[in-house]
Amino acid sequence: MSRIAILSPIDEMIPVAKEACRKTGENLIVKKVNFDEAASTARELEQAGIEVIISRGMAGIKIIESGIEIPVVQIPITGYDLLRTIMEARKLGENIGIADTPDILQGVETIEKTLGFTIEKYPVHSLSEVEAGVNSLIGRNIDVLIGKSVYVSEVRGCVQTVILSSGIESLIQAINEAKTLLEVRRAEVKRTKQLQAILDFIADGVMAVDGEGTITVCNPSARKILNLPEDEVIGKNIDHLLINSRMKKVISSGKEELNRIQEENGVKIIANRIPIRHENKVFGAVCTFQELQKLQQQEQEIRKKLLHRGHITKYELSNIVGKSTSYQQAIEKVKKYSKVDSTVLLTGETGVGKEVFAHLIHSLSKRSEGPFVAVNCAAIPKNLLESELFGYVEGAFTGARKGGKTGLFELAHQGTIFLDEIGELAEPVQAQLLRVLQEGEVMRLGDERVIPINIRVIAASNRDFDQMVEEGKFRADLYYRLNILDIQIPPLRQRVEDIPLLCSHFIDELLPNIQKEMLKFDEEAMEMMQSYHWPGNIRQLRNIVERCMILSQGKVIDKGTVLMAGGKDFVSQKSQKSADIDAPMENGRLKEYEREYIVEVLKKVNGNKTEAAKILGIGRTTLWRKINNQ
Ligand SMILES: Nc1ncnc2c1ncn2[C@@H]1O[C@H](COP(=O)(O)OP(=O)(O)OP(=O)(O)O)[C@@H](O)[C@H]1O
Repeated sequence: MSRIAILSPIDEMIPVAKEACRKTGENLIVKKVNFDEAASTARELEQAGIEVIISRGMAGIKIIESGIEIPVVQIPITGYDLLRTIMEARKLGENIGIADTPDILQGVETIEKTLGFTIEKYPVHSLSEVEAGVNSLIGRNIDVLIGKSVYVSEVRGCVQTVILSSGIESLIQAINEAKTLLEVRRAEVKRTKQLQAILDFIADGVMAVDGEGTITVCNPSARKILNLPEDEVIGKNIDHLLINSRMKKVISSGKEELNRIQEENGVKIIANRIPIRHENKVFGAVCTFQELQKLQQQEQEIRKKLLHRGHITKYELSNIVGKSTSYQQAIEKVKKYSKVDSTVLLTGETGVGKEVFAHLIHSLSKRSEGPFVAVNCAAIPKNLLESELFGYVEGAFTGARKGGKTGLFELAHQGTIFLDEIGELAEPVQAQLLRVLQEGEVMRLGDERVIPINIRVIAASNRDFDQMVEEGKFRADLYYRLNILDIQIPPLRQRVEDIPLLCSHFIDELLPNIQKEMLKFDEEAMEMMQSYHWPGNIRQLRNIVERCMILSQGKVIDKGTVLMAGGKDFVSQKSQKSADIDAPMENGRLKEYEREYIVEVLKKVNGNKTEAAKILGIGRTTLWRKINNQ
């Protein structure tokens, strides 16, 4: 069905319109309408799916004024139409008068000059002036009145009349214009639908206002994020709806506002606002925004996926070995402290399991689903630590990565950050850490924005804080802020009863990699293990157990294997302990153990003496001497 309709108030125009359709090859709806029903007929056609209406003169004006939404094309009166009508009138009488709109009268003036006679003219601006115009012309003794059908109907009978109407060319012109409009309209509808689909689909809230702040666009996400009622947004002034919209500010300043964090209707959002310009004039503004909490959750998910390896807990209560009272007391503290969110300070010698405790606190806490970020403050170069912890924005310093970098504090959002070797922090970083703990927000290097974060801090150190504070090397206020809850992990030498348990735990753990049958320490060997002072604590114990497992000949790990595995530290400890008793024999046996150990190590490194000396912790000359029994 055709989407264009021609509505004519003049009977005579119907056949002309039909002929124009035939000539253009269009099968349009052609209808005769009275002036009074022009608007209602047009509306009915609009509802029936007509997309463009072609009409004439006052009927066309009435349709446009009725508020119809589809476009209306007015059939023009061309110069040719005027000439044809004047010639027709001239056949009826000498004195011709015309009452019409000023643009038509201008056309008449041009024709008068060509024809060589004058025509009485009366300009009409609206329907109400028609009667006065016609009367004025009659008063000037005209023989023939030219006018549009509505004017002419006023005087039929008084003077002769000729209706000024459009010819076929004008109709063809109108049909072509209507066809172009139809195409433009369809392209526009398509674009609008596309835009609508985008606005309906995107998760970001989008709102736009005109120059006065009246809301013209508000997508479903915007309504959802800000809890706005569905029907009461469009057409409202934004300031009546939102207290902090800042849209008028953007319109008046003409300046964009990007990444602004604010609260609106009780919801924290991050918003971008830009002015809408046309021909250097600002005529509105558009704002896109996201809910901060959601954004952070999404970031969290991505971070988890990207950084899975480093940011999850590895330990649970079930893999923790230690039955001694002092150790169990520490574990009890872990269980209690994991129930709250306060900062914990873990102290203890190297290798006692401070990181293990931090993992445990996290995995037992309500943050266990969030990330666990472990940072060894001593392992990161001092000049990089600040940017690693707090992140930076693009261009913050020479060499800053494009796009900036997320700091470790941000990465730990909703989870726990474990700051190992906290005693190594430089003073400026200490000050910043204090701010994070007090305010719950970080600021990337080179940035002015603060980023709210929700983290739990667990710090650890094997240094004496009281002394560091006293010497001014560690801020007292930071120390007190960190040390809200404290756990001291006892060194291994103070809980020797845990050593057998730990040994069999590590044997079970390491056996699959070593490909040997079940192994265990014999009594003498275990005694030796328990009498050692373990400066490297559990970490060192695990290493020695592994070495013993590799070096042992049969299913049992004996004293000799322990000595071999322990290397010179064990040997010197043993020799010191046994210096008084049975010295010559013990020294001879020790030398033997030492040689066996050296041979074993050499085998492992395929005879490479430099490598063996490195593993044994002695120089190449000493190694040569020992091999040659000197
Ligand atoms: N109770 C335990 N049961 C089993 N293994 C443990 C236990 N405690 C610690 N370990 C193991 O001991 C090693 C050292 O632990 P961890 O790294 O936690 O010590 P640390 O005190 O943080 O050391 P450092 O001070 O050098 O950073 C790790 O391999 C860990 O798996």
